[in-house]
Amino acid sequence: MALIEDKLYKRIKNGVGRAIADFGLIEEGDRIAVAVSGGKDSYTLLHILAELQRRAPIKYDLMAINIDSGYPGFRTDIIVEHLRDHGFTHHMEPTDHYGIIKEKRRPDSSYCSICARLKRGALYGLAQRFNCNKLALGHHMDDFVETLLLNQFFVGSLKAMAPRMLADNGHTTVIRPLVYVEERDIVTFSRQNRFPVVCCCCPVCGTADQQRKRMKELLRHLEQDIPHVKRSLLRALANVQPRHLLDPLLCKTSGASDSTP
Ligand SMILES: Nc1ncnc2c1ncn2[C@@H]1O[C@H](COP(=O)(O)OP(=O)(O)OP(=O)(O)O)[C@@H](O)[C@H]1O
Repeated sequence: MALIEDKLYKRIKNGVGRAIADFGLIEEGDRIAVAVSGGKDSYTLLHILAELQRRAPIKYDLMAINIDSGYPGFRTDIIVEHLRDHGFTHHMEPTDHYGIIKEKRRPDSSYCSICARLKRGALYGLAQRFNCNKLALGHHMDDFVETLLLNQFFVGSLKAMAPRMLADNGHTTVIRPLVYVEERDIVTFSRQNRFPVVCCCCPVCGTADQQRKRMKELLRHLEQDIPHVKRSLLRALANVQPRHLLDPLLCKTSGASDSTP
């Protein structure tokens, strides 16, 4: 079952290739655990990394890893069938995150943030267990830009996500090779290739993260007037002018003296 190799495929593949080159995401001898949730983003990531692997001048290994958080109805069997059909080495990890969240969550704490924290810890653990030095996540351009806006609007901080970052465990390098790929391209690519997308089946699925939905909506509106707004926001993250910011630490190191707009 080969991927449909059209213009869209080439655009996604080139975007991933560019990110790998710009941020040094993949190196000779890497063992990369690709975190596959059963969603469109991580299926796309896995398939594109496998395509690049076939043509790359360097050698690296890939394996798909999945965390089953234990939400009733989560169809790991569908994901496994797809991974098997395409010949991917894989491991599905059953956990009782659902039980832990039910027991430990305080009424005022966010369901998604606890779930994500447990999942992230389990993914790092699995990457180490399978001797993988890198963990690839399926965050794409929209995730980066929305996170940038969320942090500015609701946290008061100028930050997004790192395309490459050493995790707190000191062993695993997290990489995000879809940083230059737009979500709308992934949606179409995933449909074209009939990736068997499964729901995570958590109790708040589809209703959570209203603030992120607002950022998506805002960007959609802005795009009508400024078609390249997302690309421009992403470029801004790679073009920081410390002398024109207000962070006292940056002001000291950049020698800024004039704060007039
Ligand atoms: N249960 C899981 N098992 C393995 N990896 C996961 C799991 N949940 C999330 N991930 C990884 O974390 C990334 C971001 O997760 P998030 O929950 O934001 O999903 P998403 O943006 O809907 O992506 P996807 O379409 O891949 O589900 C995913 O793309 C995937 O790489």
